[in-house]
Amino acid sequence: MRLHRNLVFATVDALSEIFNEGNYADKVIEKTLKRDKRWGARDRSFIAETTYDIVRWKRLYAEIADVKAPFKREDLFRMFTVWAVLRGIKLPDWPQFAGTPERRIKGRFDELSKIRKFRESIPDWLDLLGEKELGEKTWTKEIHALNELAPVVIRANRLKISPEQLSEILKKEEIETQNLKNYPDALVLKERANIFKTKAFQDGLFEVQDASSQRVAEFTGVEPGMRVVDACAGAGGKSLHLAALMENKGQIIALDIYGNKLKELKRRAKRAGAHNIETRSIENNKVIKKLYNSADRVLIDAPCSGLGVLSRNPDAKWKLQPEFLDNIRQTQQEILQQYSKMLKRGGKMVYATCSILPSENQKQVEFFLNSEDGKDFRLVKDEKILSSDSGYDGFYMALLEKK
Ligand SMILES: C[S@@+](CC[C@H](N)C(=O)[O-])C[C@H]1O[C@@H](n2cnc3c(N)ncnc32)[C@H](O)[C@@H]1O
Repeated sequence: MRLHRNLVFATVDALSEIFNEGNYADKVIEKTLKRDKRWGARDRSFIAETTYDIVRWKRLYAEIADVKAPFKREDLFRMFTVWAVLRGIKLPDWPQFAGTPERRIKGRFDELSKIRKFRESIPDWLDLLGEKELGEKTWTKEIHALNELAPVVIRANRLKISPEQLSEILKKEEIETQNLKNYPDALVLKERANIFKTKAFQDGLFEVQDASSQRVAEFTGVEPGMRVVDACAGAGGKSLHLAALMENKGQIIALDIYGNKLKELKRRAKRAGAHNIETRSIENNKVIKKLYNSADRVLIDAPCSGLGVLSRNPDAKWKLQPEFLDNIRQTQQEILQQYSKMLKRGGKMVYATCSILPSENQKQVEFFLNSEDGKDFRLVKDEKILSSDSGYDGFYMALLEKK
């Protein structure tokens, strides 16, 4: 691989914004890629993948490069140099790379790789927490898996097409996919590509959705004609899947505290041809109260630490704080207590997170079942999906029935 000056500089600029200004990696990359219209697909993927890589390995690379936050421009170049040397990329004779101690970089890498928090590049508190919650063996495996690059998985929109037909259509757009056993609507891309540009995407034939995430809507056991509340619907990844499983029949009420996310949901629903979704912004508790005892199914895709999706969002390792986790656990329990009231007798509720921590998952369900509001519920089944077992995102889902 040959390094191109403008691409490397763009990457370093992006890193500065992410690390020093605290901006979100995905937003910064999106903005950076708009900087030069002449960049082709390869150039763009170099910037995106290299930036994500260095975000993922920030702690390890900073330690090897012997630099500390806030990072000066030369510090970021040193981190970039570590990235390049560890990948065996030949360094050009630019002043930024003069005197690079290649052997020392490799030696430090070998040394630090013996210590998990450096090898997996994670903050101390997170390493301690992961081990405390999952045990040494599972955490070591899991954090390793969560540092792998996530495959691109899409969900065929059965309102418009089957996965087999979709695969054929994408092939014509030079995108090769393959089926995933046990995930009936999923296709995985054989090679990374910008699939948002395809006509198939613009026509609403699929959504990008990880394989584990595709299990959540199915877990609710929805059927056409039901009344379903998607209580933390966000931009609607699961609502759209629910609509497809319900064959557009019945009613989905998509709630969220953020109206702008629901706006995006509406746009996506239109593209997908999902006609049975109504959005309601939770401005006050009346919105929830109005729905008490009315739903056949309630999906709580709860706000969480996002620790199960680190491979897709490595930035979260640095943004997440212990206090946020304490608050989010409290919110999760409040949501369970409050939103469970929207279910009818005999109705079912799914509590799901994209976290791998028992304290956000099974412990929350246990606490709920032992509370006053939970005494009318029974746990039908639950599923803990670890990334190290499944090869996809870490997730948790519990199915509860209102007696
Ligand atoms: C995991 S995300 C949902 C993702 C979405 N279901 C999807 O599949 O695309 C959690 C969502 O919960 C929302 N949220 C946070 N607090 C909430 C609350 N008290 N009530 C309802 N939604 C809430 C967030 O805005 C966020 O969109």
